[in-house]
Amino acid sequence: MPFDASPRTRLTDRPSVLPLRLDAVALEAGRHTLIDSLNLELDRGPRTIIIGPNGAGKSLTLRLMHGLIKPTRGAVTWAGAAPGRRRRMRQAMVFQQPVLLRRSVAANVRYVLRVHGVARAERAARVADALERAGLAHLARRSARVLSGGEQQRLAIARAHAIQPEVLFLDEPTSNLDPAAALAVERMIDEIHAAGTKIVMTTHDMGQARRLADEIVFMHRGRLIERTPAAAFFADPQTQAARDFVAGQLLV
Ligand SMILES: Nc1ncnc2c1ncn2[C@@H]1O[C@H](COP(=O)(O)OP(=O)(O)OP(=O)(O)O)[C@@H](O)[C@H]1O
Repeated sequence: MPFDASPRTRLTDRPSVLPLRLDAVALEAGRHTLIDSLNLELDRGPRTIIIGPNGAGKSLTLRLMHGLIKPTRGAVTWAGAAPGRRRRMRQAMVFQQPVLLRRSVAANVRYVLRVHGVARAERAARVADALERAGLAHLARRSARVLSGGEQQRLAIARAHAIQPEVLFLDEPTSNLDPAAALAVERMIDEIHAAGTKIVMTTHDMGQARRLADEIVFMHRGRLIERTPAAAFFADPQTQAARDFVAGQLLV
């Protein structure tokens, strides 16, 4: 049920972050180049899935996009502007290990709504809606810390969705989950995308990448090797590294 929020609490009134651009972005640590000359522009629409072998730089790329870390060279811009607090409020990020407050399930969602300026009178309905979507309504009063891994991740995603982000980053959100729990998370991601949120996600699960991706960004050794519509990527990758990766032969 869409909320008919008052102008004061319209979460979507903040400045846009799209298109999100990385221009010649590099990240160095000592003599090591972790991310190398990355150019990428993301706009609303397609679900972008970033794949590549361990250590390719997928997580770092998400963190650079979200403004959690700064590049040592190049620039990250959100709708033409440097990353800043107000624009960051239009984004949410979900990690492999859900980061939850030591409070009840409902209080976890209520907290982010408060931080995002949603009026107290609206919060209860929004919390109920978020938990309903996540299939967690019956656990609303339980401590978030005692939930199963799948329930915790659904809560983390429901909490992210509750703030109606323009962009949702997900860093291997199902890697600790069994197949049924992973599918429940995928359904939520689909719903969030259908509601208009841009999805940018990393995964190691090729089945999941095939199910969810509209486009694939393939990374290897800190570089963007190719960016291709998903169907074309899996049918006929453009580069040898991507072909080897899809065939399961490229491990590092
Ligand atoms: N703070 C840091 N200092 C030095 N090296 C780092 C730091 N953070 C990450 N790295 C290195 O940067 C490389 C890329 O890391 P990143 O976590 O982005 O890889 P990834 O593609 O997400 O890998 P995985 O699939 O294993 O999660 C790795 O070799 C990692 O060891």
